[in-house]
Amino acid sequence: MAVYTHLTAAEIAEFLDAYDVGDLRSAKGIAEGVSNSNWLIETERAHASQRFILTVFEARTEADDLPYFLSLLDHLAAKGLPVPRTIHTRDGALMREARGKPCALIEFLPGVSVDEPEPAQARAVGIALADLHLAAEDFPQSRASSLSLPICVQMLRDNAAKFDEIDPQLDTIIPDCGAGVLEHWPVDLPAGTIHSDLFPDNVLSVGDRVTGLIDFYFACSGILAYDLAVTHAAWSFDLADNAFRPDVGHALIEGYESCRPLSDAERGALPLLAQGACLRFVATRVEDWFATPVDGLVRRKNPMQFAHRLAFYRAQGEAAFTL
Ligand SMILES: Nc1ncnc2c1ncn2[C@@H]1O[C@H](COP(=O)(O)OP(=O)(O)O)[C@@H](O)[C@H]1O
Ligand SMILES: N[C@@H](CCOP(=O)(O)O)C(=O)O
Repeated sequence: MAVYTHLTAAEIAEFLDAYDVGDLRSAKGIAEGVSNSNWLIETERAHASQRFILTVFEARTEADDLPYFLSLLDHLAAKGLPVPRTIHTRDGALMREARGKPCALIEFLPGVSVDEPEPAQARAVGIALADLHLAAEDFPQSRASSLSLPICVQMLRDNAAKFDEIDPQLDTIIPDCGAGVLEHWPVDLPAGTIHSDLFPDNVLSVGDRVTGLIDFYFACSGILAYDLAVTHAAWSFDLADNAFRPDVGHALIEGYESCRPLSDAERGALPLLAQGACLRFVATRVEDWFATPVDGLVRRKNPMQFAHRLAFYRAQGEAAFTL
């Protein structure tokens, strides 16, 4: 998340007029994340203050997909998962426009995102991910991923000529832009509704307790073990030096399996699924590297962080998933 669309206080107040949330008291842009523009909103009603998140959906979030995302949030919230409910307007609408872009007002959840997760926190996230998969089993809608592996391989091919502008090692790590992973991609593993971006900055915690799962704007229909591989690749490496944390990775998987045991086929596919997950994040970070506007309140994310993680999974294979 970031702030690309700089709404004025008057525009935010006008936007909130359609909601029964009181009067605007403050609005602060949130720098974390890179996909959408987000604001921390505080309102006042009957001398009581409330906080919300106002999201302005930017280019990477398909406007036509918003009913899917927001309905999924409502489905999971109704099942008791710690996800933000969508605030509906007085007329019952899930979204409104501001500055010509689709926007939503969502529930503010307590908790902080951890930068250096410990095993106990990773285990709790594994449990939360399994709960999400199980709670979404009866979610009636489906959505194809807009960042499937074939799409990401093509994104990398489209930018391959500029890899050296990022890091000379990038071409060495992915000389085929991921074609080899795509060639062996599994097709018959259990599938369902997945988050597909459950990074530490998309999980809110109070101590070891997960208090918020957010940023469902890459959610789609997909391989359940792929979602676990995404989360493993995002959580199991130190922020400072990208060093692998086997204790954290093991706790994540153990937490997940305590609620939803993996089949032998799913467990055996994790090394390849993790490479595919890393390719997806290298692809979008490479594209963002060359596309991030200079006036956005945003911190570009380094593609090499996941290029090196991809090389790790390729070298380690199943050893990356055994303690
Ligand atoms: N519902 C929420 N409750 C509390 N904080 C939130 C909520 N949604 C987003 N945030 C804050 O905004 C940050 C980025 O939000 P995120 O949805 O990840 O943005 P993006 O879509 O750009 O990735 C989070 O790390 C968190 O600090
Ligand atoms: N989490 C991914 C994709 C960007 O996600 P966002 O939540 O920051 O929009 C990454 O880190 O590349």
